[in-house]
Amino acid sequence: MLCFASKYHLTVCVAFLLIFLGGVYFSEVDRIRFKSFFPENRDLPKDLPRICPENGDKNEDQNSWRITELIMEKGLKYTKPSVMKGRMDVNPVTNWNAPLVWEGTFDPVVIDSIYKRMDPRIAVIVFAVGKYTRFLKGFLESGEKHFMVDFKLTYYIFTDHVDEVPKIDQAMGRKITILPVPSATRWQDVVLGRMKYATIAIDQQIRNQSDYIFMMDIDSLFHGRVGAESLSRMSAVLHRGYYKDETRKKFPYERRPQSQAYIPMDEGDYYYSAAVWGGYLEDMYKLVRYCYEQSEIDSKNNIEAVWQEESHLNKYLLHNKPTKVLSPEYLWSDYDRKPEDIKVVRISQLVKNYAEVRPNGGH
Ligand SMILES: CC(=O)N[C@H]1[C@@H](OP(=O)(O)OP(=O)(O)OC[C@H]2O[C@@H](n3ccc(=O)[nH]c3=O)[C@H](O)[C@@H]2O)O[C@H](CO)[C@H](O)[C@@H]1O
Ligand SMILES: [Mn+2]
Repeated sequence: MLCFASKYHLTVCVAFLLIFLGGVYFSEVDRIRFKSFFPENRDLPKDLPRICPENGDKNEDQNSWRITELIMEKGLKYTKPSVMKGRMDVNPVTNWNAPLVWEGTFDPVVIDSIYKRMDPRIAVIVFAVGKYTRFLKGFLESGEKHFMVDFKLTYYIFTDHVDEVPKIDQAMGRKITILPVPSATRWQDVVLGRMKYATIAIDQQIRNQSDYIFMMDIDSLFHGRVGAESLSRMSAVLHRGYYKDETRKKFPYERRPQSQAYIPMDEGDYYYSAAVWGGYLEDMYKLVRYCYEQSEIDSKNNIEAVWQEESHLNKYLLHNKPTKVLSPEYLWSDYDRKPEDIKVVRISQLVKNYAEVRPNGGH
């Protein structure tokens, strides 16, 4: 992301950001109060920024967060891994040979040792628009207990109710940045708007501050460890509702050819959830922007994909395979009983009254 980083560019960017972010600063919270941050009709830049090549023109230190060499600290003590034993009840690998992450497929001691050396800066993008601000406290407080503990992490909270963002205790290196967005009259506009506003914010700000991005729903709680095992160039979570399906028949992909998100009945690997996804900043930027642009094309053609950005995300990941697939442990739901193969619920979607919490009701 620092492809273009000459000292001049960096100085200009830093100066611009300092002026821009100069609102009111509370001890542990950046509160950005410029209502003009997201002018309604702001155009997106015409060209995608160049994706940094693995060994681009940056020096080693700037690339240190990337997953290249898996170096573990010397003398670390941990349980010996077995070739013969492991999870036998679930498949821990995809057919493109990417890890499929379940409890029991990684050792937190080993994986933390490897990734903490890289010291990545992690951004979490969440939206809390309208009545969804009620979910912030639980999400943030449980996140501080379980999510990327001991890593540098910034929650970027996009909200129309800046004053309803709670103050919470955070460890060193972790903070909250608030970005104002307009209110909405349709929940569909919020879920799709996430793609537009995240694209703009990555361009304007987050690109200079983070190495990884997670996009997440706010109506969830962390119940167990979500750590370095979830990091990769592009990580996507299996939707809890369809992971056991042996055929593609029931996958709720967009099935209308008129939509950009269309997937024919005989194509597809898995059905991924849009409530948790993450990866390298530039890869995430490309995908978030893709979802936004595809939904704009749909809108011009008077169609909205059946599951909004989730449909576009699934279309993209069919042709651009994720480098890690996370089991439904990474997004379960309080609506559903925990089956035998889900050994740990790491994040769970809360039960909510859709009709009450959404501006235009809902399912
Ligand atoms: C678990 C899961 O698969 N979740 C997906 C699912 O529905 P969900 O039922 O989980 O959608 P939802 O109501 O949680 O909306 C998604 C997210 O948008 C934000 N929000 C939404 C409405 C609103 O008025 N204010 C607000 O802030 C908030 O962060 C929320 O968590 O389908 C949505 C698209 O249809 C998204 O793809 C969700 O990621
Ligand atoms: Mn949700």
